[in-house]
Amino acid sequence: MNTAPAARTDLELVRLVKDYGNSLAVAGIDLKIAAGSYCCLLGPSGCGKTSTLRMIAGHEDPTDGAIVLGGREITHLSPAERGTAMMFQSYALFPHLTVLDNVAFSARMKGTARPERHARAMELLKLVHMEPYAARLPAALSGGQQQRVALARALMLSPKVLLLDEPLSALDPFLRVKMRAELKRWHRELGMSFIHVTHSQEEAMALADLVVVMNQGRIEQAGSAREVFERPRTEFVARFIGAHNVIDTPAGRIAVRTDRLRLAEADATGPLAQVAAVEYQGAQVLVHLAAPDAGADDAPAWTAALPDADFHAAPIEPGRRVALRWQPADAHALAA
Ligand SMILES: Nc1ncnc2c1ncn2[C@@H]1O[C@H](COP(=O)(O)OP(=O)(O)OP(=O)(O)O)[C@@H](O)[C@H]1O
Repeated sequence: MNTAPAARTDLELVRLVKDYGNSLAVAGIDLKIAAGSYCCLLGPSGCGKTSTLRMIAGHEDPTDGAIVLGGREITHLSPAERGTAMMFQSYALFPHLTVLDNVAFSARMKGTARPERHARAMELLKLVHMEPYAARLPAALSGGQQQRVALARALMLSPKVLLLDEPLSALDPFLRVKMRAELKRWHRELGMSFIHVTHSQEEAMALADLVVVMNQGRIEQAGSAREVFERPRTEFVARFIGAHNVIDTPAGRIAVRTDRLRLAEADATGPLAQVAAVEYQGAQVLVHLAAPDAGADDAPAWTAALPDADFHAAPIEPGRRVALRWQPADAHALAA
């Protein structure tokens, strides 16, 4: 019986910094990603998520800090030596090589004999349901099929961590949702960690066990999708995740989910607002609210997403003054 402890392949970033000289892309981040996690690095353009991924992949040299995979420091190892593999966008397939040769490419570079590398490449094509297309050129495949080949090619390196840089951004919305389900299935079947960079909060919520929200080279919050959505730590997270109101109260700044905000007759208690617009959305009605002192051109400050039945029982017209209400448990204090 094999009693050796299972090799842990947790990935750890320790005070990781990337300074390009004119911009501090990653400002010293600490992060631990447990083996087998699906982690999404989420944030707006320029927040440092791609630089972080590229440092993990070994395509960018960190200015400072360390990267540790399964207890082994890999900070300065070459991409092929570190136990990670990057799944590039589908358009990075070699156009002149067949699907099979694309997948087998890294093994060919390593000097693996042809029958062996083709057998392994076929196995991986089977995994991604692309075996029947082995002899085709990439140009004769759909976007989703190319994406599957790109995945098989990355897996040829038997990585412990698979890195994905905006893998769904080139796909149309329908295919994007379909591929999202496939990514989730592959992750389950392969059991390795996936680290996926995205600027879409919807994508991160749908996929990740660990959502890491980045802003200006720092981590604003790292936690499960539910934790991040239900208890945003900062104003930045509340606004970036969306579906939250940021409200100033005498006790400080708080976040309240749009579906937890309720409207009452304007009176002396609670913040006041003016209904700016009403948007019917079927199951719910969005009531956009302006601060009472807002100018005509200011964007609405808050939104209440009311269940349709509640709204229709007591419809509210634009221009009406209302008071904002919420349950104490629905108010989340935001860190400054
Ligand atoms: N090679 C480089 N040289 C100089 N500055 C860079 C380089 N790569 C990125 N930067 C800068 O570092 C910052 C972070 O960039 P990075 O690509 O990591 O962000 P990102 O969150 O992935 O953005 P995006 O979603 O737009 O790719 C940006 O200000 C960017 O301009």
